[in-house]
Amino acid sequence: AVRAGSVRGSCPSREWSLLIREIRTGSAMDNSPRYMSQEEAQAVDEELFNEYKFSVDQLMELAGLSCAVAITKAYPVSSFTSNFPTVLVVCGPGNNGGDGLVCARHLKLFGYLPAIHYPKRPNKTLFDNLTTQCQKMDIAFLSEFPQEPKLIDGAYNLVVDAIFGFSFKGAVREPFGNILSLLKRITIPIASVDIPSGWDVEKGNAEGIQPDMLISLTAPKQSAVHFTGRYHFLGGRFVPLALEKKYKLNLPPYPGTECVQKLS
Ligand SMILES: NC(=O)C1=CN([C@@H]2O[C@H](COP(=O)(O)OP(=O)(O)OC[C@H]3O[C@@H](n4cnc5c(N)ncnc54)[C@H](OP(=O)(O)O)[C@@H]3O)[C@@H](O)[C@H]2O)[C@@H](O)CC1
Ligand SMILES: [K+]
Repeated sequence: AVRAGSVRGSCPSREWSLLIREIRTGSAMDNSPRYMSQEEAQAVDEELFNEYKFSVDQLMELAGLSCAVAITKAYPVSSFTSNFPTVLVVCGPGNNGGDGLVCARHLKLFGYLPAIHYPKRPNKTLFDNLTTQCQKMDIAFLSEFPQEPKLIDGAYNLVVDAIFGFSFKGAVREPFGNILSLLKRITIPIASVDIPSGWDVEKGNAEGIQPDMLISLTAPKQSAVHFTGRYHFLGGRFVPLALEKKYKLNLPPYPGTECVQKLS
């Protein structure tokens, strides 16, 4: 954000008050996106589907691809020390989990060796189809979650956290409590899809997992201010300009034809 004091000297008074208003409304002229509340994230979600008539499949495909591209930029296969570029993708019971299935499929096409743990599945055609697509590409599904952190560290180079997104609420229900407590004890990096799972969407969670990467989809949520990892990417390049303006998302322009951009 532009520090108020920094422009006083060079700014005629009218523009000065405009700038203050812009900073207050979060539509500051600088290039950092505004961080959304949980309510706004759900409202944008609704509007994309109900007003703009996007289908869940369409946005999930773009979101999952964004995640796979961001991961490939931050953790190229060549950066892995082990012989096999294995990645463990943990999928939750909602659309965040769906993003994880799409991400796993694209990572496979990008030359990684993903394995998926998908303990709770919605009884919906979309998720059955996403699962079949992965199975048909020889992506392994782990029926049990490894109960030893060092087993995860030894078998994988990266964990993709696609457990919960912006609809997470309240105390974590099993089997995700067990999974998140194990993820807190591994040493390999975690890349979180949209929200670090187990974090309050707005307040974060100092006791929760601390991912090395966060891919914020559509726009960052308020909990992202508590993210301290090395890579914060923005993905989900599908927001119509009118919607961006309505919610004052102030999204930085994506470079060229990129589907992601690094925020920090
Ligand atoms: N909108 C967009 O632009 C796009 C959105 N996209 C993606 O969708 C995500 C939002 O998806 P979402 O709404 O399905 O919710 P999500 O966060 O996956 O979790 C809901 C599930 O978790 C469960 N659950 C909740 N709390 C729990 C707890 N404490 N303990 C245990 N379980 C708990 C809850 O169960 P329930 O409470 O219903 O029993 C429900 O099954 C968003 O973050 C982004 O990744 C992209 O695909 C495309 C573009
Ligand atoms: K997540």
